Amino acid sequence: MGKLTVQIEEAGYEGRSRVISDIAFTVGEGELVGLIGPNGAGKSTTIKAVLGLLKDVKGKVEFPGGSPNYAYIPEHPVLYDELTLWEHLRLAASAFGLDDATFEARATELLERFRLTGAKHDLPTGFSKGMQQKLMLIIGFIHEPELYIVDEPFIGLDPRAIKEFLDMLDSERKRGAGVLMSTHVLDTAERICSSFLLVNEGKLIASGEMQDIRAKCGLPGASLFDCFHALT
Ligand SMILES: Nc1ncnc2c1ncn2[C@@H]1O[C@H](COP(=O)(O)OP(=O)(O)OP(=O)(O)O)[C@@H](O)[C@H]1O
Repeated sequence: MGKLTVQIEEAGYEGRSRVISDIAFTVGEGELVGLIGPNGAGKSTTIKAVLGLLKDVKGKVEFPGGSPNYAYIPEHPVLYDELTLWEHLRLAASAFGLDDATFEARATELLERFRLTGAKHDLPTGFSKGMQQKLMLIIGFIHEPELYIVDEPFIGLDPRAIKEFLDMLDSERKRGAGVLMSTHVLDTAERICSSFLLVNEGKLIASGEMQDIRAKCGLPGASLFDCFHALT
């Protein structure tokens, strides 16, 4: 499927163009790369730069296979007031060019998996935070992209939904999809990520596998949580 290659020299917002700088990494087939760092470190800004949502990014972003076939699962649910849950899924499927039979089969299976079948014809604007987040996950998973970009997925999800999400990520990685995921849930990140990007004050302060992060902070055998505190 190929690899996401990111080399950001500098990116930011109007009037503050250098919120992040010198952030370079790749996300290869089947990899789960954890984007870790304190509040305000620049994780969401990095994700926005990768997605092309920021003006004046200096650097380059190359998507797997040369074309942006990805799913972005945002931190805050993005919903249409007048569309039902099923209509949200149908809209997403048509934007991704899924045929009807594939859409119906995948949507039905994902609704079952995330226990939203009973809410299929309801308006998601009236859902709980966790239900809205599950809808974002389903939209992300429906078209089986080459790459997932996930911004803090765990907040609001119940333990059963977290397990379903992690199982889905696992099978998507086995299919060959890469994942870039920002999160503050460090014990889960340590358990599931193949490598890490530790960002602080807009810069990459450590990266690599757990052993590389431990070497960087000079704490052999330390947890990601301990390394985070030692480095930030
Ligand atoms: N739209 C914006 N305009 C101007 N500055 C912004 C904007 N969004 C974020 N920033 C600033 O960019 C910096 C990095 O913010 P960012 O949202 O990338 O952090 P984060 O690592 O995702 O934090 P958190 O863990 O709290 O979500 C912060 O100083 C923030 O104030």
